[in-house]
Amino acid sequence: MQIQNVRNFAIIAHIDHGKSTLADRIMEQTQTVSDRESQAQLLDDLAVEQAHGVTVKSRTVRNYYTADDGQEYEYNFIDTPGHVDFTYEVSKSLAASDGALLLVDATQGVQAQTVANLRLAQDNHLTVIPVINKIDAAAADVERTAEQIRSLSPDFADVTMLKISAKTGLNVHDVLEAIHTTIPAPTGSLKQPLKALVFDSQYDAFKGIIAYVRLMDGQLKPNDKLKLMATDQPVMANEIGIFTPQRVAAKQLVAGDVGYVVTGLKDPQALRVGDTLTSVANPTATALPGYQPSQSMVFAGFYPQGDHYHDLQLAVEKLALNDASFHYRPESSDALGAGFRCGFLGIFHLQIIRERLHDEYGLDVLTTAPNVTYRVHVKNGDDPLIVDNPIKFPDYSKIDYVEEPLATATITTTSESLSDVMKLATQHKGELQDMRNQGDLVVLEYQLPFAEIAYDFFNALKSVSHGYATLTTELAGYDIADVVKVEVHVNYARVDALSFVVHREDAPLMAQELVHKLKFVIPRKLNPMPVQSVVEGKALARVDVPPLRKNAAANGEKRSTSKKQALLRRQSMNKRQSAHSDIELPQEVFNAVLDLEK
Ligand SMILES: Nc1nc2c(ncn2[C@@H]2O[C@H](COP(=O)(O)OP(=O)(O)OP(=O)(O)O)[C@@H](O)[C@H]2O)c(=O)[nH]1
Repeated sequence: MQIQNVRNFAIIAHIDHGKSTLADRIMEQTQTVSDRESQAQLLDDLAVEQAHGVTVKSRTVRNYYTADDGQEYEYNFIDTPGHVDFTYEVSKSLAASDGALLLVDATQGVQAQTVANLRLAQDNHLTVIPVINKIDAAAADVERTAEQIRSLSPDFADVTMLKISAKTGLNVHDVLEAIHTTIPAPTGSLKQPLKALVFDSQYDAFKGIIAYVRLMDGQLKPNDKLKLMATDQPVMANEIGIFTPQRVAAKQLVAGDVGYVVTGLKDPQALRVGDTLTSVANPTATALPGYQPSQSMVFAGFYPQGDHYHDLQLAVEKLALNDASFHYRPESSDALGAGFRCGFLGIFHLQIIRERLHDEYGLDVLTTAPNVTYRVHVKNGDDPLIVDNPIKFPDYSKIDYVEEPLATATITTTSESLSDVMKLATQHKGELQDMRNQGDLVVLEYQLPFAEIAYDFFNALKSVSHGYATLTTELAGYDIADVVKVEVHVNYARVDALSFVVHREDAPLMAQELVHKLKFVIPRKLNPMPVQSVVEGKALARVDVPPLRKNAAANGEKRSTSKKQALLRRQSMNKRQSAHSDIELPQEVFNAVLDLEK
């Protein structure tokens, strides 16, 4: 295939606007897949994706399209996730593309993620083709959606809007035509030394690490001797190929192509997404710019259940290879032993990683309550301590002041839900910065502590707005906050893994609520166990977990006083002896912290 007949593009959109459906239709109309295969959505094949009905990973597919001009084109497209927690995944895909289809659902119009993804595409200098989808739906307002799209960018002022139904296939042909007439062919030269961007990767149980590459210059053949430029890691191209969407081996990849390289590397740490692959014999002079590493916003501890530390280690290493925005490092807790402190882009991301560990590696992990990163300034200290684990939060007597991360949250909502949405934001300590109309929608900009949105804000927002409000967040620096650590003591011993950090004003209520929840989920012992929430050395709340057996001394059974006293003595002996936390902590205990109303 001549390079001028190749097109590399991504499909970007707000969540649920129909990307995966359009991707399936394109594959169908280019006969990339057989009819039988196209019955099910082909691309969202991870179990988590099917369970939640959303795309989590980007997918790459090569299609051949015979255009109306009689020529055959090679279309490499990348289907990308829509949820705000996966923006990093989107930006990686865009760096491997030359153009993008910006899909907008005509029943919803332009939404927050539409705008954010368009900005990413423009930052990557891509040619963007706007496409209005779902025109078959009764609630579609095609003209209003077209107006909204035009007002997004001067580039769209006079474009002919493509109006399609990805579901029925109506006008999808126009999209296929627009791709080769509008999106430029890749630039790059076959004669230059090999320069390939590693934009994704995957761990295969048999083949080891598979790098997903976009060739910028040069060519690649099986058994070529290669190297990764950032680490000087040698790589043997054991097999190369393309995505159809399954991997299919090929004899060569050339400048402009998107494909894969089976690297033979077995150590999941050996390859970093964003690196440049070049040839050993004739290396390129400069590496590609690569990606900014993603910044984790939410942290939580993952601990193996039972004796599976090593399995968990292998699983997180492999997952991190497949998801460059997931970070981890070893940590240990008195209560839970050895585990990992993991960093995520948001709570939904955390949930997805947990489910992938379960689905793809058969591992159920204990997850501690998530938290954000605090900057703790200790008395007489120079630099602030960066604390992403409540266990490491210094003793209150040593703290001078603490800073917490703030978020700018842009919420787009309907005017009907406006007052409920504003109430919710205020409850979460949001300060309104800006409010404007966008068509019939209202766009609100709030500044609020990141911790307030890290937990359940997104779900609460969906619920008060009946599903209509959307949210994008951006880190807006750090500011001083009056926060305290809440510790949990079970049977007079601190259980470190249950500690969490909150605003002082929320601590008393949360402390109360927590102990009452814990009463029912902490596994019972033979003697009653006090559970206390302790803040700055003072117990704010206490309940007793009832004993497994009846407390004979207290329940009015007919016994002699001396027998009762003997029993009480024994029980208090037990209590003192077991004043350490040898209790097992099931996931429900951590859920009690997780579910606290904030
Ligand atoms: N009526 C109608 N429904 C559509 C059309 N295209 C997609 N849908 C439906 O919209 C829903 C979302 O479609 P998806 O293709 O999964 O959306 P997506 O953008 O890939 O979603 P994420 O991957 O989660 O971001 C599905 O229920 C589709 O059946 C269309 O043209 N018309």
